[in-house]
Amino acid sequence: MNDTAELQVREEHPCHGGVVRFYEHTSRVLGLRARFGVFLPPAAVAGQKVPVVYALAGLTCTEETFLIKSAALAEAARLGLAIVTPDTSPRGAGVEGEDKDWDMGTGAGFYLDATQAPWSDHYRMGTYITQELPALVEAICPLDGTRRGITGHSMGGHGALVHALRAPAFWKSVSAFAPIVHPAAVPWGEKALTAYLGTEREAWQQYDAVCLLEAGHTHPSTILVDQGDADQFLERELQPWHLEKAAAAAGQKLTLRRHAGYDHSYWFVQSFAAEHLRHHAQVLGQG
Ligand SMILES: N[C@@H](CCC(=O)N[C@@H](CSC=O)C(=O)NCC(=O)O)C(=O)O
Repeated sequence: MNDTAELQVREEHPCHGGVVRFYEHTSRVLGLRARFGVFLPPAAVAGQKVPVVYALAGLTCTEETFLIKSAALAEAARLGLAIVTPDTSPRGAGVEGEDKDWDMGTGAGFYLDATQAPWSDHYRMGTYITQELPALVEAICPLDGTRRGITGHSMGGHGALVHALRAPAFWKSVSAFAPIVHPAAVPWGEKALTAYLGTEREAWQQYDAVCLLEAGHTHPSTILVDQGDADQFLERELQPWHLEKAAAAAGQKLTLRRHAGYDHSYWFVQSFAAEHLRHHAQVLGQG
């Protein structure tokens, strides 16, 4: 059920013949007010139902980051693709310490449903991005829910890989920029998953792309991943070789491209964002 109660359009801007909108609503899943962004291409503004790519941002980001910094909207307009951008965590949950570190809590929800108090009351970004947000935004905007893809950067790439592998019929296309592929094995993930999910590491596997592949989860389309080799988080937090190995063992089609000299920033993301949208458009049968 989508709930348009208390839905507010905070901003609206014409953009590349389409429109960018930032919304705020009362999320039943998060139990808080939540914000998200939408880019509608010209065809959608004209009333045509269009395919949609959900773009998940990384640590410290908001619903604005990808839309503003990916420089992808001209290509989205050309392809006739809508883009939806959730926030990266609940805000104002009142959890002690949630604003202390940038890699856990506010801006660091890891797109999962926390099971451990005090996080479990509001840190439910997994259900939010897979159920509540699609039901709402695909009811209020001309979006074709049968042609839905997911992408993301860093922690957002983790979210895109995990949720596409968990629900390949829901997310028809998937890509990622410098994703955290094996959070169960790297410091960022160990810190957040311990807090959100507890110390029983079996509970972490449902939110770890490498573990999901090792457990036999695959996606019918090719997963596109881009990674800079000058990425400051590459060795410690990202470790794409684990994804390469697990995908090969699982028979998962993966295009993993490494780029000399590129770092972790949105200057890297925007360098390859148009190609990612073309990848989604091809899989979704658009453009
Ligand atoms: N504040 C941190 C840097 C945090 C950072 O680099 N965040 C990345 C995502 S990291 C994994 O999800 C990001 O997307 N930042 C937003 C941006 O506009 O670049 C520090 O001080 O190192």
